[in-house]
Amino acid sequence: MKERKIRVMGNIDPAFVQSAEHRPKAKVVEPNEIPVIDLSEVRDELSLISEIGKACEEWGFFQVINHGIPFEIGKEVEIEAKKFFELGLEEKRRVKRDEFNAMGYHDGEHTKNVRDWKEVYDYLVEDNAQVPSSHEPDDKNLRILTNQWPQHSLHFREIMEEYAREVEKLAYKLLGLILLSLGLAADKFNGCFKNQLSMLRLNYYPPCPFPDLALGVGRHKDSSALTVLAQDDVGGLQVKRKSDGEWIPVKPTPNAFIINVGDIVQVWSNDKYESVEHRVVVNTTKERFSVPFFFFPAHHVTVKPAEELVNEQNPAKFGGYNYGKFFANRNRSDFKKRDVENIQIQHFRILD
Ligand SMILES: O=C(O)CCC(=O)C(=O)O
Ligand SMILES: [Fe+2]
Repeated sequence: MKERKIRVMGNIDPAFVQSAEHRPKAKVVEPNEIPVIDLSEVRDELSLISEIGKACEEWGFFQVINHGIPFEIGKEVEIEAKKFFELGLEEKRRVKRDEFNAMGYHDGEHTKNVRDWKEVYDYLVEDNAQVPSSHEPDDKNLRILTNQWPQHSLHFREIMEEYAREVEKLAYKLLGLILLSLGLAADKFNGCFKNQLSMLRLNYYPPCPFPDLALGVGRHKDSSALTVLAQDDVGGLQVKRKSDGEWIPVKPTPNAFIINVGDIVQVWSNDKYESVEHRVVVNTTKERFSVPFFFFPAHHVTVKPAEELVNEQNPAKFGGYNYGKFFANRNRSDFKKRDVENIQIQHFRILD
């Protein structure tokens, strides 16, 4: 009743409203089908690699358990994230992101030009990373991205940096296993992550009076090599099932991480593993927290299919692209609605 009244009053900011085809449906109660993979040290490596390969091919998403990251660290990150988002807007805006420094707090992000129902705080794994000054192909200038730490608590920075180191280790391990499953050397692309642009994002989704009109994050694919996501027990993440395009919820699993193939692994694998669309639905009563780690290479890296996977029968499906320019191009749409679609790896696809 209350919700209806608000809607009649029409006070949802139209910037949040998804077009009818992208609004979440009320139903969706599906069993949890996303594979859960046990990373225990004692496992037989060949069976682990084949399980990971299968999950990447069929879903582009899987969860991992027994991953070696202590539960307490994740819990502390959640507590500190909560404290941060509870601060007053004025305090949070002291570490505000803008078009020049993409690190820090932001409450107006757009995905596919519709505003997301969320607040975020972003920080780099390696502080002071170089990125191109602009997306313009001929502009060779670089600039530096710098972390902005809030001043309300010293522990915030300590725990976020500790967590970043732990998740980075897990990301290297998972990338190695994914590459082995493609028949490539586990460390083939490790050099791409020297001076990496990897970042962590604290996502806060407040309760939303219009969960049928808005999304926490609109449908998108991650531009990372892979993403390692921690979520709390509320739920809301949905994955587009490859077999039929249905939106499938990822059920929160205690002390698990959700892993998804990003655009870069799609290109490296020459389309064998696809970067799958996902989105976040919100609800009227519960706030939700999640923390993705986006495993991004250095700005100078050219992303192109692995030469071992390309031959006459299976020609390269993508031309190479410069990761830094891609990053700069994507950041342009974070702050305002643009008239054109964001840059996608599809723009580098070689058409046959
Ligand atoms: O909050 C989530 O579960 C996922 C967020 C996400 O997909 C993203 O930030 O790229
Ligand atoms: Fe995502």
